[in-house]
Amino acid sequence: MTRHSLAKDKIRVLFLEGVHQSAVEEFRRNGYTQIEQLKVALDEAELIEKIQGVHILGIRSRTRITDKVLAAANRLLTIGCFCIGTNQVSLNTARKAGIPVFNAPYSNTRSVAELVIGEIIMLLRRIPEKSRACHDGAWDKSATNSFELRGKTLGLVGYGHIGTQLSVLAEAMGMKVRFFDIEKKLALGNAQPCATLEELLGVADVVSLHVPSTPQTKNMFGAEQVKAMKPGSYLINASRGSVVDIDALAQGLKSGHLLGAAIDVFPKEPASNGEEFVSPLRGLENVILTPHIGGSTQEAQENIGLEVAEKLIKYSDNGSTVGAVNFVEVSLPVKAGGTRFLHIHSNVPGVLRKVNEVFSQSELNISAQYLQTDPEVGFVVVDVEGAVDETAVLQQLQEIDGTIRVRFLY
Ligand SMILES: NC(=O)c1ccc[n+]([C@@H]2O[C@H](COP(=O)([O-])OP(=O)(O)OC[C@H]3O[C@@H](n4cnc5c(N)ncnc54)[C@H](O)[C@@H]3O)[C@@H](O)[C@H]2O)c1
Ligand SMILES: O=C(O)[C@H](O)COP(=O)(O)O
Repeated sequence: MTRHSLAKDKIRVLFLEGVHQSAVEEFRRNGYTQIEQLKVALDEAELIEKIQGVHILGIRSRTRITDKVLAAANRLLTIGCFCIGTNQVSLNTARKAGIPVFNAPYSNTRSVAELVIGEIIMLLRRIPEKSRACHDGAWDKSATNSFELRGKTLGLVGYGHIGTQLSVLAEAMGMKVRFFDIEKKLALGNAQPCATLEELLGVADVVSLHVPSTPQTKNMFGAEQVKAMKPGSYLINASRGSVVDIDALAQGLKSGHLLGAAIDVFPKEPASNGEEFVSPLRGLENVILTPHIGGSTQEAQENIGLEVAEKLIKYSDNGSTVGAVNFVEVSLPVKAGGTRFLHIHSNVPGVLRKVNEVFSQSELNISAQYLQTDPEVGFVVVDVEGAVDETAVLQQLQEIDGTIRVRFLY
């Protein structure tokens, strides 16, 4: 069995926001014992305190990993986002601090797509208000403003993992599909691209948003876009709360221009269950409001737990950064025997030469070397053979100008 420099029972793992048990089990299976689980997200001040001494941090979409949190993280090796979105992490700062961030880009996409299909049917049949009326003892049988989805046009904004799955499901149910994406995308089935968002808004009966949170998508859907939607159409947002100007949407619904909406994500979401949810959409007719549960199914959470845990463990045990969203990707074989060092440095000329000098001056034979760089950060993994004075090598590597962090792995 490989002897790791830092014994696994010394590596502290902290999971926030109810990360699924599958992640905990995967860590335990791999020999990690110091695992703390919290159900809640922590705010910046709480996290600054809690992160001291933590080596591996697991979060979901609610915990903000700010520059201040990263500055306080005195032992942090890596972060796992047990979700798709990574906009909650200050990725650039983490990268420059030599902290790879991993996520699960696929595991909950089907859950979101299924929810949206269900919502389209519910909205087109005005089920939210009919159900509410029945619960209140009213009997309001009417076909007014109730429609089949067959033959209607679904407009997808963002044709990535979720958008494309929706495309296939919606077509199977008889919808026409149009999409708008800033990247050129392969159209599945009979789906047709739109050249602009405006074009899409002019033809879609239901618009569903599936873009990431970026500076470009911030408030990309405001009063102008609501107005450009077809009269009597519907808006669905299960992407990020920053994408839609919620006041403009409320106005569009109150005026009757839109016949309904299903919103899962909000500009301001309660930090924990139990905190009041405040939104101008509350109480509006034919509006489905859900508490950011697009990806919250048992299947998705279990798969995400496993997927992200595997990536974190691979990095911690082996140095592999495959799947990192903010870091150069290095895929590494697990070596039986030998010694492995990781050196993360500023990408300036001469660092690699100095790294190699450390090994040659110590008369150590380098059996393999893996290097990847981005314009600012370089990551080199060095496998050496023979008897090694790890402490001396580590110290010399640390002294090289431009070194961000060094690890002796095993
Ligand atoms: N509600 C939830 O619980 C939940 C669950 C999973 C994902 N999400 C959100 O959904 C988003 C989409 O997920 P995905 O897996 O489909 O991501 P993805 O990266 O596979 O696809 C996003 C697509 O949006 C496109 N895009 C980016 N900026 C755009 C713009 N300005 N205009 C048009 N298109 C643009 C990209 O080119 C890409 O094709 C995630 O980033 C995440 O924030 C929410
Ligand atoms: O980014 C995501 O995958 C979704 O927003 C889901 O996030 P959650 O795990 O916090 O529900």
